Amino acid sequence: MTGNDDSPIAELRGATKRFGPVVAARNLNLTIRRGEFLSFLGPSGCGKTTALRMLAGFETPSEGAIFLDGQQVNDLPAHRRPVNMVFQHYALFPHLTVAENISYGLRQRRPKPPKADVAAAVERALETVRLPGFGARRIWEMSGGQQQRVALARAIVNEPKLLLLDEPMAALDKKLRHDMQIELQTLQRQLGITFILVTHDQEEALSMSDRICIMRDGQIVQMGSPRDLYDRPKNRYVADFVGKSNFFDGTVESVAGDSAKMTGPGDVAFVGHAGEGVAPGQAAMASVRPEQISLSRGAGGVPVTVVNRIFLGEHTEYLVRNPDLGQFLILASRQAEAGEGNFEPGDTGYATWRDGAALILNND
Ligand SMILES: Nc1ncnc2c1ncn2[C@@H]1O[C@H](COP(=O)(O)OP(=O)(O)OP(=O)(O)O)[C@@H](O)[C@H]1O
Repeated sequence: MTGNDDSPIAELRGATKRFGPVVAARNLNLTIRRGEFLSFLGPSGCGKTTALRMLAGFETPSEGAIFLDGQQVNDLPAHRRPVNMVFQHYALFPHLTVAENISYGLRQRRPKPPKADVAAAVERALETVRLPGFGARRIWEMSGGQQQRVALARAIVNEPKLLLLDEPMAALDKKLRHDMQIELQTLQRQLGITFILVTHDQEEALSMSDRICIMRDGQIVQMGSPRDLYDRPKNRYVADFVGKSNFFDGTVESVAGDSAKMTGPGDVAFVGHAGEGVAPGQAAMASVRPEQISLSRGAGGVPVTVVNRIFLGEHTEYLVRNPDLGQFLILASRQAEAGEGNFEPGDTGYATWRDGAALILNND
């Protein structure tokens, strides 16, 4: 395999996958950069796993092409691709030791590599996943998190150029999941391998990825850095999927450059960046992030009644209600609360946001 540092490590070109009448992936076009951490994010059934399996070689595209390191690999079987995949259920062999599991792939190679080389590679992989000296253990003697790391060690031992991770943390409890997320990210930087993660957990995608590919019904909706997607979602679907937001129905009054003004219920005005396809006179949706809204006692803004309050440590989340706008969320920092004092359920106040804080989006 060849390829310099600027050339993409992998590409999907017009890749479509049909299973009978089902189109699991539709005309996917995507370039994956060398050394990046990319996530496929979307709800169940949107085609994330299918995209990953086409890269791995477990599925052949019905149309289009897959390139790895500049080579068209549509017909190259999975075991001959410079790719490894870690599954949700780690698929370890329970009757083998940790070392036997990790070295399995290496021992299948022909000509067989020398035993000492295999043992050294296994120990290096175990050190990388912070399980040094665990080689002789049986799989059932390992905790869920340790098994997950063995699966990772098995995937990195043959130094793939591309590591594909299919919801590898789904079976772990929340705390362990969080620890593993940090470990995975550190590992990725340390190894310099390109990682592609499939997840339906937006927090996981936001915290770990350099870029996120948002999918829906087998198609790519938007691709960008976590910040791009959070600040500039192209439609409601993306705004809803990435981070929390409040949505208000309305009609677009005017569009000037990339900014739009929308009038919502009760004639409340929303001004901000216009998403794709927003035009004057159209029905639209304003998205305002909870942290963009302030809650105060002084007059001015939208009058609200506090419905519920959730203490989140550094922040407090208020669910408030306005007769026209309905219920929406406000996230108040500790600092803001120090100024205004705590609001209790039943208290009244005013919600304000600055011009530009809203995103005016089409209803897709
Ligand atoms: N082997 C198959 N045969 C028939 N249909 C399939 C097959 N694999 C996937 N599909 C269908 O293709 C669509 C996309 O599936 P895919 O597994 O890629 O989604 P996903 O986004 O990974 O979902 P999940 O998060 O639930 O794993 C679904 O409608 C699924 O039922």
